[in-house]
Amino acid sequence: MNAVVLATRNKGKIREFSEMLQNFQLNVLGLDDFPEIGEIEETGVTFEANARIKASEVAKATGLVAIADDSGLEVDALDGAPGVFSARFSAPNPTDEKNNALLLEKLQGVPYEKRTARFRCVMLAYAPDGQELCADGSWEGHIAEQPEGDNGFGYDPLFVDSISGKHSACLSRDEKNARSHRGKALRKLLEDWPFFWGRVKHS
Ligand SMILES: O=c1[nH]c(=O)c2ncn([C@@H]3O[C@H](COP(=O)(O)OP(=O)(O)OP(=O)(O)O)[C@@H](O)[C@H]3O)c2[nH]1
Ligand SMILES: [Mg+2]
Repeated sequence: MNAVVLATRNKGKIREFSEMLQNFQLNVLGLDDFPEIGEIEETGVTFEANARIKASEVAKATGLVAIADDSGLEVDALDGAPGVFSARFSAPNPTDEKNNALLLEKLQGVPYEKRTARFRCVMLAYAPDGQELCADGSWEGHIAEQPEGDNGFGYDPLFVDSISGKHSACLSRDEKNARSHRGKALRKLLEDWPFFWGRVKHS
C-alpha cells in the first residue's frame, strides 16, 4: 500500500486528515512514527512557503512522500492577522485558549458586520526526489463575540461559518470537513494525486 507521512504535530489536523483519508488506499503515518524528527521552524512568510518547509524536511528525513498543511485565520479588521502566525498569536507559550482571548481583545468594539474573516490552508505533498504537489482552500466567515461549541480546535469556537451561521466548533466532523479550508485543499490535492504519485521516483 502507498505510504505517506503527515508532517504535522497538530492533533486536530491529524484527526481531520485521518477522517478524510480513511477511504483512500494510503497507509498514513505521522510524526509520532519518526520521533527522531525534531521541531521544524516555520520561517516562511506565506502559507505555501511554510507548507514546503515542513513537507520537504519530513520527506528528506523519512524517504517517504510527506504531506504538510500550513493554515491560519485572516481577520479583515486586523489587516489579515494572525495569518501565518495563527498558531503563535499569543506567543511566548501560545495555547488555543490564549489565542482566542487575544483575538477577542483585539476585536473589542468592532461590530459584527466588520468582523469578517477566513481560514486559509495550503497543503503540499513533497517527494524525496524533490517533486511536489500543492493545493489551497479557504473558508469565509465572521468572528463571534463569544465562543461556542466543543468540536474542532484552534479558533473554531469563535469562527462563524458564513453559510450555516453556526460556530465552527458546533459543526459535526463531517460538516466541518465538507466546508473547511482543509477539506477543500485536501480534495483538490487528491484530484491530482494519481498523476503526482505516478511521476514520483519510489525507492
Ligand atoms: O479553529 C481553527 N480551525 C481550523 O480548522 C484551523 N486550521 C488552522 N487553524 C489555526 O491556524 C494554526 C495553524 O498553524 P500551523 O499550520 O503552523 O499548524 P500548527 O503549528 O498548529 O501545527 P503544524 O502542522 O505546523 O505541526 C492552528 O494552530 C490554528 O490556530 C485553525 N483553527
Ligand atoms: Mg505550525
